[in-house]
This record gives sequence, C-alpha cells and structure tokens, in this order.
Amino acid sequence: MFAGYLGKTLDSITLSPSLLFYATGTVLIARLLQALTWRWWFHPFASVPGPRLAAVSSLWQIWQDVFRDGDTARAIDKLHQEHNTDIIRISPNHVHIKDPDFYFKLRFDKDPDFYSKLGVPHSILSADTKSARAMRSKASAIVAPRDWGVAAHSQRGEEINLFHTIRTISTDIICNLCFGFAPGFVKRPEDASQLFNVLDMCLEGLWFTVHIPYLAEYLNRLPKWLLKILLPGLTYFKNQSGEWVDETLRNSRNSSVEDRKTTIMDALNPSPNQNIGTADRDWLIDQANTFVFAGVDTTSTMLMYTFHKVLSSREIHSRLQHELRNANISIQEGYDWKAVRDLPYLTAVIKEGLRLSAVIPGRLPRTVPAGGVEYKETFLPGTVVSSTIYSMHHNSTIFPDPDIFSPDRWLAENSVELERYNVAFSKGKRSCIGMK
Ligand code: HEM
Repeated sequence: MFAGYLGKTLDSITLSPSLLFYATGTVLIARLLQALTWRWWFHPFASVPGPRLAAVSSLWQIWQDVFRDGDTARAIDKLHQEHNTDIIRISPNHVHIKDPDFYFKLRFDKDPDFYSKLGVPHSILSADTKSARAMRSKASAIVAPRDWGVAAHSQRGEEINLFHTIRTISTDIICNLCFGFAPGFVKRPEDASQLFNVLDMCLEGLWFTVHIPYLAEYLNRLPKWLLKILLPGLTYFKNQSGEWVDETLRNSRNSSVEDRKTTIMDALNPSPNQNIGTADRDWLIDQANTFVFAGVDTTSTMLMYTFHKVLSSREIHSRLQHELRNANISIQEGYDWKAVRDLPYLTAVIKEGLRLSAVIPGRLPRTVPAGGVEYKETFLPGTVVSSTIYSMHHNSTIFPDPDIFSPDRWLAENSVELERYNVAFSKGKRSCIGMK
C-alpha cells in the first residue's frame, strides 16, 4: 500500500530544472555537513588540538603555504607552544608531532599524495621506498667529498653579489657531479641569471601546486609548445637539463665503461649500453631536475645564511679567521679540503648554520603504515604524520636559546649527544644523498 502511495506521489512530481537544482544543492550540503561532522566529532583526531579550520579542511595549510609564503613550519611550532602539546592537527588527516623521540621513529614511507605534486613524478625524490633504494645506492656512490677546484674570481676590494656567487659555485659543482662538466657559471655569472630566476619561480610555485591535485601531472602531459606559452621558465629549465643530459650521454658513448660511472646521470642511466629511448631520456631529465633543484639552492641558502651570521658577529668572524690563519689555509692559494674539514670551529659554524638556516622548511609528510601506530593517547590510523626539521632545531630543551646563532654549542661537552638532533639532512632511509 505504501509503495503504491509513494509511486503515485513520485509520478505527480515533474522534474523541473529548479527542482533539480534544489535537490542537487540539498544533497551536496548534506554531504558537506556529514563530512564536517565526522571530521569535527568522530574522526580519530577529533581530540587532537589545532586550529578549527585545520580540523575540517585543508584551508589552514593552504593559507600558510600560499598566502604566508610557506612559513608553515614556524606557524606549526607556534601552535605547539600555544596549545602546550607535542601533537597538533594541521589538516583533517594530518598531524604534526614535535616530540624528538617520535622523529626518530618516523621511518614511514613518504606520503605519495604530497610528493607526486612536486612536478617530478618519476624522480628519486617522489619515488616509493623500494625504487628509491636502488637509485639512492647508485647515485650516492658518486657523491663524495673532493676538491672541486672552484674558487670565486673576485679581486680584493671588489663588490660582489654574494648569494649569486655562491649559487654559481653550487651549480657548477652539482652539474659536475650530475653530468661530468660544469656550465662555467663561476667564470660567467651573468649566464646563470635566467636559471636562478627559474629556480626561484619553481620554488614559489611549489607551495601552490602541492594543493592542486593533478596540476603537476597535467602540466607534465601538456604538449611542449603549449607549456612554452604558459610557463616559459619551466620549459627553459627542462630544455637546459635536457641539453645537459644529452651531452652526458654523448660523452659516455665516447668513453670507456669504467669512466661512465663517474657521473650521477651515468650511474642512473637505465639503458647504459644502447641508444637511449625518449621515455628513458625524459626519466633521466626528471632526475637531473631533481638533483639540480635539491642541490643548488639548499647549499646556497645555507651558506649565505651562515656567511651573514659570521659577518654580523665580530667575535665569530675573528675566531674563524684566527683558526684558518693558524691552519695556514688561504682560499687564494688553493687548500687541502681534508684539513679544512677537520677544523673544529669552522665545523661548529657550519653545523650551527645548518641548524638555523632551515633550508627545507616543509613538513616532509609520511604515511602511517596500515594497522596504525600509537602516539601517547592518540591512535594514528593509516593517516599522514610529519615532524619538521624546524621544530627539532628550535626545541629549547635540546638547543637552549634556540634562535641564537652559537657555534659554541657544538663544541660543548654534550656535543656528541647533540649531534643526534642535527637533522638538517633528515635521517634514515630517505635522508639527503648530498649529505657527504
Ligand atoms: C645544505 C645542503 C642540503 C640540505 C640541508 C639538504 C637537505 C635534505 C633533506 C632534509 C632531504 C629529505 C627531504 C624529504 O624527506 O623529502 C633531502 C633529500 C634529498 N637531497 Fe638534499 N640537502 C642538501 C644538499 C643536497 C645536495 C648537494 C644534493 C645533491 C647532490 C641533494 C640531493 C638530495 C636528494 C636527491 C634527495 C632525495 C632523497 C630521497 O628521496 O631518497 N641534497 N635533502
């Protein structure tokens, strides 16, 4: 009887456009309310403190990343202080944990959702743990400390743009590692300007692209002519890396098998003994972009920051100068890098520069394995968890007066223990390859 009544009622309803509009709207609002209610009251992170906006949406992260110039790590640290807790909810399925002991347990896999949006889907940086392991062992065999024989060509008293100069040195060294030759930016710094503008643009754009699903993937699939119109800088970067990769492959075809293993591109080349196909060439260009991107600005920013700190403190400057003079080390005449590496005060200055320069300010998200893990009273199911380097390096229990640049903390009695908390290069299976 009820079915008959319902059938008649439905027959009498005519499906007008306005009815369709209201019905769709009602369903969408109901779905939204359901999602908000779940995230707010019933989600496993419902009791984890954090901004309300972060509990129900990704808007808090978007606000920090895009509109506050990616200053998210500092904002997260502030939240920990405000809520006086080691665990903070920074988006519906993502918590940030400040506890140093948890950092060392954070050996989970990279969050594919985040890393796939960085625009280099096939690169070592975005690869899953298993594929990355094979690439890492090949590439890290090439990265070793050595004398690169590059020195800035500046005369005494001549003004230079220090950051630009450091960047040219870093690029020449990274290119030597990757391709076996340097573009010669140290001698012709003006040639590097376009590449550096593109690196700046990519870095700024990154905070935006990580929030737009599939954007990086679509950009990668666009025809080359369209990408050139839409993003000329990115096209320039890809073409430049493409030329470098081609030259490496040409050089290795003309050299012996033993010599080929001396560059990262040769070590990673998936088809070393034959002419490389388009897919493998594109794959290598992705790796090349990653190494240039990961190696150049990290090193340059850290060095620039450290130079600034040394030059702003008369005491640190004169102690460093004294140590270098006593060791008879002068950059003008060339020097023994092994002797430089062992200088205690210089090493302490570099460690302090690494601690405070925060060159990787992001959250480095990891996925909790299926089955979940416990963190104190909170159960973390297969969600996302991160611990920023910034939080570790600004922990005042480990580093008293954390904002003060004090190389002496690395020379104190507890300095060996302190070393454990120097995580500038991250730790574990996905730590930095350039660390050596
Ligand atoms: C001061 C300099 C540097 C710092 C502070 C630094 C820091 C880091 C950090 C924190 C990570 C981990 C990122 C993550 O978990 O997503 C990383 C990864 C990486 N770094 Fe560096 N880096 C530096 C220089 C370099 C250099 C010179 C190279 C190239 C020779 C390099 C190549 C890489 C690569 C390829 C990865 C990805 C490793 C993987 O995913 O398994 N980095 N770096």
